[in-house]
Amino acid sequence: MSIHINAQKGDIADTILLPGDPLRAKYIAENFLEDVTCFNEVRNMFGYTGTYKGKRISVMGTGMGVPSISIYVHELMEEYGVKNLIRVGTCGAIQKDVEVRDVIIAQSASTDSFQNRKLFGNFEYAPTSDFELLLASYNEAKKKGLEVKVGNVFTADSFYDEKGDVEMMAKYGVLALEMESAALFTISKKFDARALAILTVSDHVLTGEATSSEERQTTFNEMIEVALDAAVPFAGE
Ligand SMILES: O=P(O)(O)O[C@H]1O[C@H](CO)[C@@H](O)[C@H]1O
Ligand SMILES: O=c1cc[nH]c(=O)[nH]1
Repeated sequence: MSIHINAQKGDIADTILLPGDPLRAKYIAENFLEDVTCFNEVRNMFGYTGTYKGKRISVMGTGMGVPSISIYVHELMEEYGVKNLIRVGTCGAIQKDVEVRDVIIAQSASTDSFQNRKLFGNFEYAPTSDFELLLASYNEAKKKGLEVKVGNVFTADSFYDEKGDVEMMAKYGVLALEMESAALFTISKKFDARALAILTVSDHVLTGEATSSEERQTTFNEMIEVALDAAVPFAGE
């Protein structure tokens, strides 16, 4: 049992999918996993373990933002020995050629998070995803005929950004905005674990276009299948 997760050691698989929204974790458990048990209800941050194609896989919400995901992934790795962590989230596109409903695989995550500044001081650390998980998910997407974009995303501390640095980030090739991946990548390296983020574009920051909740669900399902099929070879390693 850890401070924020009410599970026993062994209740959580070594491989986990991490949506921001705990109800999305419930949706994934109910629609994609078999033989499911719920391992966490503390703060309604639901976590489940089940099987997918015969492999034991968990799914748990992380909440929104760097402080929230940092608490959960730290405890998942330190207390429960989780080794493969795949964030499955939504993001806002900031490039003209990235469209609503596109799926993005995050190779790296720039950030304005003070957490990383505090850690690295004057050095600019580059939070990077695990190459083998990235390659596996890219290949799974291709196999399913799904076009994905791979690149740098921006993990913002603010959802409502009054300063508006979006144009500068877009100029330097950042694909989209979200709020957790930089922390996931940074903390996972410390624990020698693999981490990746696969993101569905839910809205376009430049044009204001947004998906309906029904559309989000369909695209989201494709992203989940990519994440689960990419995770299978790593699960129970
Ligand atoms: O859909 P999730 O995974 O929560 O991700 C995105 O959505 C939230 C903001 O609405 C932030 O958590 C952001 O990273
Ligand atoms: O963090 C997020 C998620 C979706 N769209 C945004 O603009 N930001």
